[in-house]
Amino acid sequence: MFDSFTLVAATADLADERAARGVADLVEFRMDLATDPLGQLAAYDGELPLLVTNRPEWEGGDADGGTVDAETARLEALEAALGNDAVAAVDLELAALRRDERAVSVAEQADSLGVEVVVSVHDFAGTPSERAMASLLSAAASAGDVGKLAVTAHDREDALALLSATHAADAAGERVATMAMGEAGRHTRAVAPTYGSKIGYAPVHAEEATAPGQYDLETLADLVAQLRSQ
Ligand SMILES: O=C1C[C@@](O)(C(=O)O)C[C@@H](O)[C@@H]1O
Repeated sequence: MFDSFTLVAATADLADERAARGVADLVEFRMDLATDPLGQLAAYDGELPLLVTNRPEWEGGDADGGTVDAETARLEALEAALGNDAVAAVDLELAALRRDERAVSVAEQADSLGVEVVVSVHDFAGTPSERAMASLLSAAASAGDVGKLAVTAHDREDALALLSATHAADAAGERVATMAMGEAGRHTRAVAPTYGSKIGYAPVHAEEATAPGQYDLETLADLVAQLRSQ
């Protein structure tokens, strides 16, 4: 997984798997946005493998990670999810891995279970310099199986810088996934795979986007396929 482009249907409702089947390669289960996430996981009998994400508020998600206890509970929920056979990948924030031994332990457990680790970085305010993105991508890629960087583009220069950083990381042999959030970055979701990005995220239904600027699943599948076959 993630050696070639992987199309991910992002959702807080595992019932969406049926609609994603045949289009997506993987379902991202946003546990932080879900009702009864561990219950949904236990009842899951879909065909697509799962990527589990429990994004904290401090990185743009909904899970409480504001106190030591809350952050422990957030990581414990991810750890519990790893025991489910359908779980093929787990998302951990680079910032959590850098400062929290418990996050490192979740990554180690994932590794021992053959579960891939996506290490992610988000910038909801803007797009860092290309140099800063290069260093974030390489830190994230070396901390797990794929390094993911989602930035916010305000103009074309931001989008171009992200694509350029993606190309450079891919050319250096790093496994990365990139996307620019927001209207100015929207096209990067379709184009970044051509420059080496290994994951694209899309909601099954456009109105249930998990990040600004996402295309719906069918549209992203179509755009990526068209561009990559050129
Ligand atoms: O981190 C990411 C990327 C993302 O934020 C996006 O911009 O598509 C969507 C999230 O669901 C996922 O966890």
